[in-house]
Amino acid sequence: MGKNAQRVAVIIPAKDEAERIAATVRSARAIPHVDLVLVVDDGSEDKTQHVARDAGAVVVRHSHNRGKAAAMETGAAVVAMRDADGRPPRLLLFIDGDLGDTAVNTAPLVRPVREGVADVAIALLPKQAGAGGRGIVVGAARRAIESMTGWSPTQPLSGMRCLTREAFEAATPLARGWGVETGMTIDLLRRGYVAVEVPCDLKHRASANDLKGQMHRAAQYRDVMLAVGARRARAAVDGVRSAGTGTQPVRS
Ligand SMILES: O=c1ccn([C@@H]2O[C@H](COP(=O)(O)OP(=O)(O)O[C@H]3O[C@H](CO)[C@@H](O)[C@H](O)[C@H]3O)[C@@H](O)[C@H]2O)c(=O)[nH]1
Ligand SMILES: O=C(O)[C@H](O)COP(=O)(O)O
Repeated sequence: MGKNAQRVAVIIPAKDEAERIAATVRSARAIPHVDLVLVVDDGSEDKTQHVARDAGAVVVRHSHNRGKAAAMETGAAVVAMRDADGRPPRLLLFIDGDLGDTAVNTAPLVRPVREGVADVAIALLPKQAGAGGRGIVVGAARRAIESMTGWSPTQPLSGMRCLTREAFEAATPLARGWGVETGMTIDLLRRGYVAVEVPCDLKHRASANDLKGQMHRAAQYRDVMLAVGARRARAAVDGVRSAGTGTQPVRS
């Protein structure tokens, strides 16, 4: 790899992932151009941090649970501290901690971003065994993104995504919790960044149709709606401001 070749940091937000994090870390280390695998232990109550470290990850930890978006921001900040002077900042590849051996199959997300074809590449997952979703949260997120940006993503909640440092900074502060992907996609597209969806052969622990799964979906729905509401309000304020100054608002 040349001195200036662009490297990739894998960032894994992880809460209680002790069972799967070792396989996920090992698999992520095999992705071409990756020279840093960082696990952000988001206040786990199990041994996630120790297992991840033993598998070869750099590990940082929130002392209490702060949600996935906060773990992503922590991860990106730690990577920035490790980016070397005189080299381009690393691309950021966010993946979930429960991908296990399939984590390496996020590799196709790197190429379009590294080659400048897209600013963010988002994984399209195959149908997951045991998944119990009815498409309610997914549909709400998709419609909100489409109405605010014109783009209709197939899997708007997919958190496996590779992006440039510049795009990541443009998307901060991130929407909280489970609203992070929806908020990020809206913010990036409205600022002119380019997103692509790329099929990746991934397996994760899909939520079933039991009480736990439905509670999880309720939390996802709440966070997605909060993220969208905040962005609609901001767009409305921008519209009023630009009307006052005679400039054109971004259309939503
Ligand atoms: O408080 C938390 C909860 C979860 N996680 C981690 O976040 C990732 C995703 O969580 P998971 O429980 O696997 O959620 P899913 O419902 O399976 O997630 C889907 O939907 C989410 C959006 O709602 C996306 O963030 C995910 O990428 C996507 O796989 C995992 O690594 C978790 O360990 C945290 O870091 N902090
Ligand atoms: O299981 C899922 O795909 C997510 O939790 C979203 O739920 P949904 O399918 O009801 O939108």
